[in-house]
Amino acid sequence: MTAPLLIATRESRLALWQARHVQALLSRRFGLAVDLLGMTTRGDQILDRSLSKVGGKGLFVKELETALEEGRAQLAVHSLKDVPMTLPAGFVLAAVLEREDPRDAFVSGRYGRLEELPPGARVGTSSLRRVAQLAAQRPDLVIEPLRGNLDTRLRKLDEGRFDAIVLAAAGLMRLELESRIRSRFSVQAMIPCAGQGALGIEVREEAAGLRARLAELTHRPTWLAVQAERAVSRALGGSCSMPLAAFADWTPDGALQLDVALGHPEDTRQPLLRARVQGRVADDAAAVALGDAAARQVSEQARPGYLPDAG
Ligand SMILES: NCc1[nH]cc(CCC(=O)O)c1CC(=O)O
Repeated sequence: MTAPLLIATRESRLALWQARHVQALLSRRFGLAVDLLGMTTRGDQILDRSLSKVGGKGLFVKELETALEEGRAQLAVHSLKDVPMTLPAGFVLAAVLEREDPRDAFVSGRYGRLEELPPGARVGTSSLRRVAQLAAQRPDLVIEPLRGNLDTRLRKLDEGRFDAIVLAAAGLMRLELESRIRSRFSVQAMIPCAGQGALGIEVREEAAGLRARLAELTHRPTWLAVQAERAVSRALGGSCSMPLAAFADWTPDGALQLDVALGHPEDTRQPLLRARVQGRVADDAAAVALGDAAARQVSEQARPGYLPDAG
């Protein structure tokens, strides 16, 4: 009898849903016995400060990697957008599942969409990327930070602290909270962040057998799209302290189109810098080249202050 595989997972409802989703997939596809190893990460414990100020999204991933390193678990399942652009040595992204809805959702009690909000309305959101794009469309809004897991964020809305909040549609759908979505932003009006809506499975590089199996779960069109998106973040020195949006999708004739927007990290009155590139992409190298091309277009427009290094 072989010991069951273990998935290291955070214990938020969303993380557990995602881990169970992969657990069921591995059992269905390969007949594998898989258990979950629940863990609390430093990122989960920090609720009072903006994540970008205390070390970024990597906080959610690091403890899971330690569990893999110590052999307490073999897989880690992540919302791909929370996975740092470069994994530490010894770890690989072994699979990316087919992307679900990549859009951002508008959630509100009274209002159906952004355009319906009265002047000066209070909007809660957790990411600089959303702040930059909301402010570009509606400079009158009072946009305030909103953190915590999805249930916490909805509660803060329900308590009346905001007129509306903006969050990822995929997370709400996974937790059967889709009924809370009043409308979805188009991916042009609110460009998603790299990897939004996709799940990634991380393993140790040396786990060759497991990697081969997981590779079969990869959805190739999603994989290539997120490689392009992640290349943009990597090229621009991306971290979650940057208001950076990058979204790639396939056109009807089979090209990959990549849209990027970069806001000023401190001053939302500064213009959003945009790039759109398109190309035929058949492998990782071409996806990364597309991402690099978009990043170059953006950095050429960037006056001092937009990017980490002077530029
Ligand atoms: N940053 C937290 C996070 N990580 C993944 C999701 C949602 C699911 C996804 O985008 O894949 C969310 C919630 C949100 O941003 O509103």
